[in-house]
Amino acid sequence: MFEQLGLIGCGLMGGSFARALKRAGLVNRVVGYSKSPSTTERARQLGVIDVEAPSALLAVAGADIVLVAVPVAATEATLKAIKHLVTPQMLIMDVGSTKADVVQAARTALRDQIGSFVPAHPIAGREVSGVEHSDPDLYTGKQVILTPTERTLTAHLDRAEELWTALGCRVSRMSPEAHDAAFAAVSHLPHMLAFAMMNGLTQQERADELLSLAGPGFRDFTRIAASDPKMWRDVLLANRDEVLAQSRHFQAALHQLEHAIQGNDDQALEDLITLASHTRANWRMGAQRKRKDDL
Ligand SMILES: NC(=O)c1ccc[n+]([C@@H]2O[C@H](COP(=O)([O-])OP(=O)(O)OC[C@H]3O[C@@H](n4cnc5c(N)ncnc54)[C@H](O)[C@@H]3O)[C@@H](O)[C@H]2O)c1
Ligand SMILES: O=C(O)C(=O)C[C@]1(C(=O)O)C=C[C@H](O)C=C1
Repeated sequence: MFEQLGLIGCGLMGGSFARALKRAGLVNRVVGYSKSPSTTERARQLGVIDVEAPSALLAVAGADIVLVAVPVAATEATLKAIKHLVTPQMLIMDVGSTKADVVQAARTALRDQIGSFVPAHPIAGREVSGVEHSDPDLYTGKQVILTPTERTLTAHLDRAEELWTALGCRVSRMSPEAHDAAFAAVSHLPHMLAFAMMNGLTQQERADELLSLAGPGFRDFTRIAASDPKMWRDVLLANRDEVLAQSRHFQAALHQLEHAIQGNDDQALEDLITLASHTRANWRMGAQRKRKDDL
């Protein structure tokens, strides 16, 4: 399907994409670039990329598909760096966790070339980063959200959808703004809460003892607190308004629980827990939304 992938950012997400594409026989050659030469070298040693490029621009030379898999705040500089070799035939995608800022970065950096750019967000990932953790199965069975710009060419959008579908993903389309509002609720806030949970504990005198006693519930609740600090700094700042709005919803829900506990209101407390328990027990990751006619 593609001759050459230019991979910029040979980490968890980029490395997993390259491995998935190769395994599916969808690309012949992968040319990679990461900011740190030792990372690019490691990616080649691991067979994730075939050729090391000395710059983002040279990673793109001769590519018919490009994946930008860098922290979201580095998107604009990366796209500016490759602009001169972007051709109308080239499909360019990203995997950033926020979309309004990425789309704005693409408008600024790519200008007339923006038709080639299909903003993408795979709803897949892990709390560990780096090419060593890349996994060709990372995307299998997951959702991918495409947030095309007003000038994204339909042919590229369709090719992007075909490609992710061929990797076993379920693809849907949203506006960048609707995407950021939704993922503030179901991804960005949960990470923020996991960080706060860990810090609330760590900042207590008996933190070591408490941590030594913690079991599976604590492990499951806090897994994502181990995620990459720079990546999440960028995400929370890029989507600050929506994240702060979701934080206020959370605080209101926390206050409801505190209020019921403080007032020893067993019925109110049970009702609040029942609501959460019922919703969570019936939730399935990636399940199709019920249409109004199905209700
Ligand atoms: N980790 C997740 O769970 C997850 C899930 C979905 C989307 N994302 C998004 O994927 C992107 C990459 O995240 P990751 O988890 O693969 O991180 P990672 O740290 O594993 O990989 C990022 C790579 O980009 C390189 N890099 C950083 N700045 C660069 C620059 N200016 N130019 C070239 N290379 C640069 C780093 O050296 C590293 O190799 C982020 O935008 C993130 O928001 C992450
Ligand atoms: O599984 C994890 O560790 C993740 O955090 C994955 C996760 C998520 O919040 O669901 C993280 C960031 C995203 O952009 C997409 C997926």
